[in-house]
Amino acid sequence: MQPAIEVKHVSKCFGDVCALSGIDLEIRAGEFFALLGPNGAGKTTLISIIAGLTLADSGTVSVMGHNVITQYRQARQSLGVVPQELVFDPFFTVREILLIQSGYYGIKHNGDWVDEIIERLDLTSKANANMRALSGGMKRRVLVAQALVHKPPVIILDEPTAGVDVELRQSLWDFIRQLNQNGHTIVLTTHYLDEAETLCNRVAMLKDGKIVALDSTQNMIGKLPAGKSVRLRLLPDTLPAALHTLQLSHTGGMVELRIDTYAQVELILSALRSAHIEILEMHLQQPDLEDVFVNMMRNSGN
Ligand SMILES: Nc1ncnc2c1ncn2[C@@H]1O[C@H](COP(=O)(O)OP(=O)(O)OP(=O)(O)O)[C@@H](O)[C@H]1O
Repeated sequence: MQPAIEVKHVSKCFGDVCALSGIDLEIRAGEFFALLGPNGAGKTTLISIIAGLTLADSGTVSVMGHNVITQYRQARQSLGVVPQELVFDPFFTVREILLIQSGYYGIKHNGDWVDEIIERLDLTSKANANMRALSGGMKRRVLVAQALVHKPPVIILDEPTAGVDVELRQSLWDFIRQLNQNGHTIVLTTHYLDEAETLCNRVAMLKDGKIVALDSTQNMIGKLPAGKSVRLRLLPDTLPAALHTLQLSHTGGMVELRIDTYAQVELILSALRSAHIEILEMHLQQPDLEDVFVNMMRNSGN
């Protein structure tokens, strides 16, 4: 199947700063894909090149098979980008902005779809409000709406939930998830790694303009050397001999035991019961995408 986005050997430098160095990336149609990396890793530069707004020094990019330079119009029709920066013309209302945006894509009579997006993004009460009267979170919803006016098959969201309250974040993700289920390819950059872990089926991690990890979310977490563990505060603060081989650490009154399967927790509880040791506190620890991220950023030298 034709990839939604194909990035081949893309490099981009700004003077001495190389924002991207030889990026190769294929995002499949229908994926919910996360592009992660610390500040300055090159995520926004890559998005800007995919959107045809920044020229790469070398390499090629296509969206739904359309080269973003030589077939700019088709590529642009296939893509909706929710940018990180909140930039608007303050003199228009929400609805006007969305109709004007439709006009940029040559779409007339887009009122029904615009009203549907407005409703789905909980903007109905603000549809006729001036952009300058909107809060930051509301403006971000309008940015999402703007990216959707032409029903693009591929949607890129650059930190869409920065500065957004919990309720909107949930409703925004419900909407985006539904778009993905309806066949839209979604690419997301975020610093909220729990969001990426919950939503995305594949992840690329960028560091200093290079891809340092690319895999399914589950594989990435599964490959981590540190596995599951259970942390316990015990009374008395001592461990039965049978559990010594599992001990990873014992500091500040907390003992940490390595477990390979959750069934082992039952054995640990039973050993503690037999030794008349009371459990005051218990936490199950399992690696997550944040552990992968920290591990990759620490260990992938350039
Ligand atoms: N127009 C520009 N002129 C000069 N340097 C730039 C320009 N755009 C980006 N850079 C530099 O390129 C590097 C990558 O920046 P980019 O904005 O792509 O990172 P990012 O991963 O999106 O970061 P963040 O998470 O902070 O948004 C940084 O060192 C940045 O300073």
